[in-house]
Amino acid sequence: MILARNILLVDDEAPWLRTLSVTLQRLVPEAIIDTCVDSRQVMNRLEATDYALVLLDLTMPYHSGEQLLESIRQAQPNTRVIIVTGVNEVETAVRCIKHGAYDYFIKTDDVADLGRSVRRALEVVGLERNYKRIKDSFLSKTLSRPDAFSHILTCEPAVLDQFRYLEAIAFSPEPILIEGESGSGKQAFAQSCHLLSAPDAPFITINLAGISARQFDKQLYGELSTEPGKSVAGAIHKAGSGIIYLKEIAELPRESQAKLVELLEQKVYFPLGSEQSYAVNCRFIASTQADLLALNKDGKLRSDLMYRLRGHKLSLPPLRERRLDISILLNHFVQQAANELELSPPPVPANLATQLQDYPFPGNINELKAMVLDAVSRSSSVTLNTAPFMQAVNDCKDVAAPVAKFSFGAELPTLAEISQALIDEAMSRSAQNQTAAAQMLGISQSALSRRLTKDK
Ligand SMILES: Nc1ncnc2c1ncn2[C@@H]1O[C@H](COP(=O)(O)OP(=O)(O)OP(=O)(O)O)[C@@H](O)[C@H]1O
Repeated sequence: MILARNILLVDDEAPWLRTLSVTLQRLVPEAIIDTCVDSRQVMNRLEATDYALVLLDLTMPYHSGEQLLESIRQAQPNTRVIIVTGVNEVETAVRCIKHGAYDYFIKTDDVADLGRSVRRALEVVGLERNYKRIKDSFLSKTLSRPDAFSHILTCEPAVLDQFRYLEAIAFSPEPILIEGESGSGKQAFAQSCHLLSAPDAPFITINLAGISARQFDKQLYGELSTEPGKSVAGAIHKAGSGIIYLKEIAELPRESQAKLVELLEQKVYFPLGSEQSYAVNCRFIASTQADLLALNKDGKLRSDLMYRLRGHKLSLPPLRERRLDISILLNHFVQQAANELELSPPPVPANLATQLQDYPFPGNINELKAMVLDAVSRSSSVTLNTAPFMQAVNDCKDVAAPVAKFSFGAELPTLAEISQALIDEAMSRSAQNQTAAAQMLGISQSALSRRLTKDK
């Protein structure tokens, strides 16, 4: 939940201001509350501090609440105003709402209702501010913090766009989802977000591949035990105001999904074995290789979790769609591998990147990195050993080549049955297009047509 915090309470009765301030602080503990007893100072106070919300009395000396409402809406249109007054008149209330008041309360109204309205107004202002920051940042063509991306090498426009988007949303309290094939750089982007938003706080990874609901709950929420030394601190506690990276979110057991949604919404959690709630201060980044929409359709992923996670979504293209990057990544990983192996970096053959242009890199950047490490470890200092690359390219060609093998059971089908099955398959694959089906079967369209008519 996004909450702007600063509230100004305006009323000429100092004791009432004190009471209201204490009550509101109890109802909305995150709020930062200031008070003002002199209506003449309100506009100056608003200029000096960025208030999200003003609670305004109507009957005051010097400037009436209605006059102030108009001035505030003109000068600070992003600040919301709630009227809290002793005047119980429907016409006044209607007039105030018409002139832009967010809500209207009588001092004798239930204070819990006022608390709820204040919270809603703060959320609205918070969402507006968040949206504006994201828009401004995304529209600007330059990065303000390029250093946060220095470990991600790329010259592909699609990836550079993701840098700007991540920079724009890095401070949003909503979770971030990073989609991409294995080894496409999801964790590297999560680390950039950490560098941008909370570099001094921890970054904790929880890998959800094959995890049970109980293991997940224990790792995330921790467990309180009455036995000494048996309590376990959870990742939320350890992360503080840092980041928790939920790797492979699609594998989260269904039993744990509803609880995670509640945590993301309420921003509180209960450690296992505890009735007491604790505040969540960290941010969540989730990654997935799987198609969440398809999992949702199959009933494996709750809709509320999916929509909650997809609020901010980055999609990383696979390496086969980032051909421009192959050459820089090759050189970078050669240098990195040589450092690791304490060798001097062997020169990369000029045509190697071109030879890899059609290779699909199913393991993406991880695969390229591993190939380079293998190649460097087999190289002399004169040139890079290209055998691991060529091996992968050739293996891929072998797999792609058609395999002309059929397997039959103990009893062979007749020639007529086989040819009928082939024709049916070709017609089905070509969506009943005779020309395309004939091409697949290696016969003329008229020959196919004759066979089809004969069958009727
Ligand atoms: N653009 C890049 N430039 C340099 N190194 C990169 C780049 N992208 C990723 N890497 C490196 O490639 C490796 C794989 O990246 P990463 O672990 O972020 O991928 P991933 O998508 O999270 O993988 P997986 O889904 O398998 O966990 C890491 O060592 C990472 O540092």
